[in-house]
Amino acid sequence: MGVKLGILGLGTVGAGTVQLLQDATGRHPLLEELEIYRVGVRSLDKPRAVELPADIITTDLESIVNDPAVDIVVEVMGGLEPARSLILQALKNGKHVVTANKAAIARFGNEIFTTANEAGVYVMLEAAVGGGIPVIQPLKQSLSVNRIHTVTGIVNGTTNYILTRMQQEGSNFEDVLADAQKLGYAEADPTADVDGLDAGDKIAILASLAFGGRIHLQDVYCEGIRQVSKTDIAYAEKLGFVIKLLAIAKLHGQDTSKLSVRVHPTLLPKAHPLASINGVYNAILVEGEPIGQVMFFGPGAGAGATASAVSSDILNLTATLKTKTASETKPNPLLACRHQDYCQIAPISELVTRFYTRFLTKDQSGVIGKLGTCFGNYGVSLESVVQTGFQGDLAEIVVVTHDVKEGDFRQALTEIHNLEAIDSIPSLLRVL
Ligand SMILES: NC(=O)C1=CN([C@@H]2O[C@H](COP(=O)(O)OP(=O)(O)OC[C@H]3O[C@@H](n4cnc5c(N)ncnc54)[C@H](OP(=O)(O)O)[C@@H]3O)[C@@H](O)[C@H]2O)C=CC1
Ligand SMILES: N[C@@H](CC=O)C(=O)O
Ligand code: NA
Repeated sequence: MGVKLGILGLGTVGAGTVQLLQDATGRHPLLEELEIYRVGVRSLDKPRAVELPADIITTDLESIVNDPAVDIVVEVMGGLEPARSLILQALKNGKHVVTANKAAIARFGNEIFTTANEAGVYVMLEAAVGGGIPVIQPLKQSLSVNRIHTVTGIVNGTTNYILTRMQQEGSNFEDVLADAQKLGYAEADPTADVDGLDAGDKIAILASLAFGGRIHLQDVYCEGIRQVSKTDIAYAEKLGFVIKLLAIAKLHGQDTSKLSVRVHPTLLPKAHPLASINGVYNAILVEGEPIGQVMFFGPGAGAGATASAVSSDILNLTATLKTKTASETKPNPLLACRHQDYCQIAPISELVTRFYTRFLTKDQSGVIGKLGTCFGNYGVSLESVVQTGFQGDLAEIVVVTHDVKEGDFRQALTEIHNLEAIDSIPSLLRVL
């Protein structure tokens, strides 16, 4: 008997998935077992990228998750509600769920996975992080015997696409964002991409898998790319760096009971493995013991790539359904969520990192000395100080520090702000 799919959403990812499932030749033979049984949308009048019988498309999404014939619900509609309620209802009805919705999982993962465990069904989310890149399954299965200490990723395709074009073509932020939206990379509301929140959702999910605990999303520090200017990209280039929006989850120094989980634009040395990841591509570098370093690379957004991840989850569940025996009641621990407790996250003020800062100062003698004194008062040691140019009649000074505790660095900056010679501090970026 075929496995019946109820698909919620027929936009970029939904249509991409239908297209892939309708074109099964040369792919895994289990795809032949699948039936696109019902599809839920918001509007019946929209032109669609795929052809489906009109009678399987509905705007009544609840009827899909409550339909006893549906085996797997594929949630590719996005947003928080009604996605959350529909996922929970599907699980309570004993249906497995595949979702690409990192926003819902990062916020409601606790109740979603608890409900799934109680119902003895699975929630699969390969598409939710890194688009088409297999990274969820590898963390849950292939790498699960490792003690992981750091996960560093470029996990938002839209912002990587924008930063790459700003860097390579000197393009303007707004124009490139419009292109990312046309290409189907950006979220319905692109502020989630641009302000680092989408990457925040994704690193919360990766941290949970890598470090074996749930994550309170409000503990994840998020900064987006709005403040990254062409000037900073050019300075970074001269200093031997590229600027990337990094999502980082790592053990907090020697204190293995705490994590640091954060998203921010970062100056990355050009030789770093993530520095050459450009355009819509994503990459996730996982470091642990005994594996050392392993990096996952591929397209992080877009219809086909994301459909590949969604369909692989559907296939995994299909195999589970096909091989399940009547006496089998225990969940597969490599597919189910096993986390109960929350990880402790250190505040950003405790982070130890290097900083890049650009100052605009009055063109007076002794300004660099005053900066050095203020930094010295808070134990901030400087790796380089460069005064290359002027903006109008203001001198531009760029400073890169050695490792310093963020709280101490911020205190020094407050003192510097009050110096008569300082006009403004247009940029402050962390350096890996
Ligand atoms: N785009 C990408 O590259 C990636 C997206 N994702 C995630 O996949 C999910 C879907 O994204 P994407 O395909 O880009 O989104 P789209 O906006 O392109 O598609 C959303 C689809 O869901 C339907 N929908 C949304 N809300 C409702 C509702 N309240 N009732 C009925 N139908 C609804 C829409 O219907 P209608 O068409 O009628 O408006 C549309 O078909 C999101 O969670 C996103 O974060 C994950 C990885 C990559
Ligand atoms: N908007 C997201 C889509 C994939 O998750 C991105 O740009 O990465
Ligand atoms: Na993925």
